[in-house]
Amino acid sequence: MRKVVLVTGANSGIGLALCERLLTQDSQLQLCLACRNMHRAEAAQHALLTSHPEAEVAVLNLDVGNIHSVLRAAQDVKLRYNRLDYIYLNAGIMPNPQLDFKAFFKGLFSSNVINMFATAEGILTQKDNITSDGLQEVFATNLFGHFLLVRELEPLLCQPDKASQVIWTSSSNAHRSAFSLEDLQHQKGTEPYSSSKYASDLLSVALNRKHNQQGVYSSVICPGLVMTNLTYGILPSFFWTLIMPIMWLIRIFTNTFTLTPYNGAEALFWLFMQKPESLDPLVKYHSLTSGLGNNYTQPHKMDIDEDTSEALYEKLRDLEDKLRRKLAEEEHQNQ
Ligand SMILES: NC(=O)C1=CN([C@@H]2O[C@H](COP(=O)(O)OP(=O)(O)OC[C@H]3O[C@@H](n4cnc5c(N)ncnc54)[C@H](OP(=O)(O)O)[C@@H]3O)[C@@H](O)[C@H]2O)C=CC1
Ligand SMILES: CC(C)CCC[C@@H](C)[C@H]1CC[C@H]2C3=C(CC[C@]12C)[C@@]1(C)CCC(=O)[C@@H](C)[C@@H]1CC3
Repeated sequence: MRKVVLVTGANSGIGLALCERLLTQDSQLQLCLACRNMHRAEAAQHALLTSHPEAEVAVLNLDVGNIHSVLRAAQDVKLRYNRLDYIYLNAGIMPNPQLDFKAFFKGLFSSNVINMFATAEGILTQKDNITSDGLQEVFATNLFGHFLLVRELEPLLCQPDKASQVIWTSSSNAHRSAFSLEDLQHQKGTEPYSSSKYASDLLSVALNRKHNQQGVYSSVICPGLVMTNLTYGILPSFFWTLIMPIMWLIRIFTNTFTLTPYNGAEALFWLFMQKPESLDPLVKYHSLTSGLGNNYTQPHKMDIDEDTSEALYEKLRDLEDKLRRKLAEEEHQNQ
C-alpha cells in the first residue's frame, strides 16, 4: 500500500529537503505539501516533480498560525485521504530575532562555548506578534496550530491495522527555563521560540501516553544549525556571507553544525525508516554531521517531567474548546 505523508512548511528549508529525500527513498509515496503560500507550495511541487516525475505530490493550503485555516485544511485532508502514515509538523517561525552580541562574545571565552553554539542558550531573544485569533504568533504557529491539526486528523492517524507517526521538528534551543505552564503562550518573556519548542517536546510525550494504544507514535527531532530562511533572518545577509567560511570551519569540530537542509533533515528521514514501536518517547533525535561530512542520528534524553506534559495537554485542550466556542458564536452571529 502506498504510504501517505503530510509535511507542514514543506516549501523551503528542512521541510523541502525532507520531501526530496523521502521521494528518493520511496517514489511510490503519496506526498502532501501543506503550506500557507500556494505560490511557493506550487514551486516546491514543481521542483519535486521535476526530479521525481512518477511521484504523487499534492499541495494543501494551510496556515498553521490560523485556526480557520487549520480546520479547513484538516477537512480537506479527510476528503482526500482515508489514512495518514506520517505527519511531519515542521513549519516554524522565529520572528524579530535579536542576537545578544555581548553575551555571545562572553560565551566564546567561557567553558560553555560548545553548548552555546549548539543551543544558542542565553544569546537569542525574539519579539513576538499577535495573530488574528488573538494568540501569540510563535505559540500559535510552532505549537497550537499543529496540536489542533493532529486533533482534527486523529481519525486518519488512529487506524487499527497500521501504526502512524507524528514527527515534530523541535530544536536544541528548547529550554525548560523558557517555558511556564502559567504563561503557556510566553506573553511575558523574550524567548517565545525556545518556549514553543520545549512545549512541543512536552506535547509529544503527552501524545504518546494518550495515543500509543491506538497506534499513533510521536517523536521530536533537532536538525542542528541549518542555514535556512529562519537562520538567515538572525543576522544581516552581508554578515552571513562574511562568516560563512568560519561556519564551515566550525563544522569540522562541531557535529551540531549540520548547515545544509539535506543534512538537517537526517533525523526526520531516519525516523521515516524506523519501526515506531521501537522509538523512545523520552528522547529527542538529533541530526548530526561529522567533520568528514557523514550524517547520522543520535538520541538524547530530554529534560521532561511527565506530569507537566499531561498538564500542558489539558491546557491546550481547554484553549481548543474555548476557541471552538468562540468560532461557533461568531458563525452564529454572522448567520
Ligand atoms: N534552521 C535551523 O537551524 C533550525 C530549524 N529548526 C526548525 O526547523 C523547522 C523548519 O525551519 P527551516 O527549514 O529552518 O526554516 P524555513 O524558514 O526555511 O522553513 C520554515 C517553513 O515553515 C513555513 N511556515 C512558517 N509559518 C507558517 C505558517 N503559519 N503556516 C504554514 N507554514 C508556515 C514556512 O513557509 P513560508 O515560506 O510561507 O514562510 C517554511 O516553509 C522550523 O520548525 C524550525 O523551528 C529547528 C532547529 C534549527
Ligand atoms: C562567528 C559565528 C559563527 C557567529 C554565529 C553566531 C550565531 C548567529 C549562531 C551561534 C549559535 C547559532 C544557533 C542558532 C542560530 C544562529 C546562532 C545563534 C539556532 C538558534 C537556530 C535555530 C535553532 O533552533 C537552534 C537549534 C540553533 C542553535 C544554534
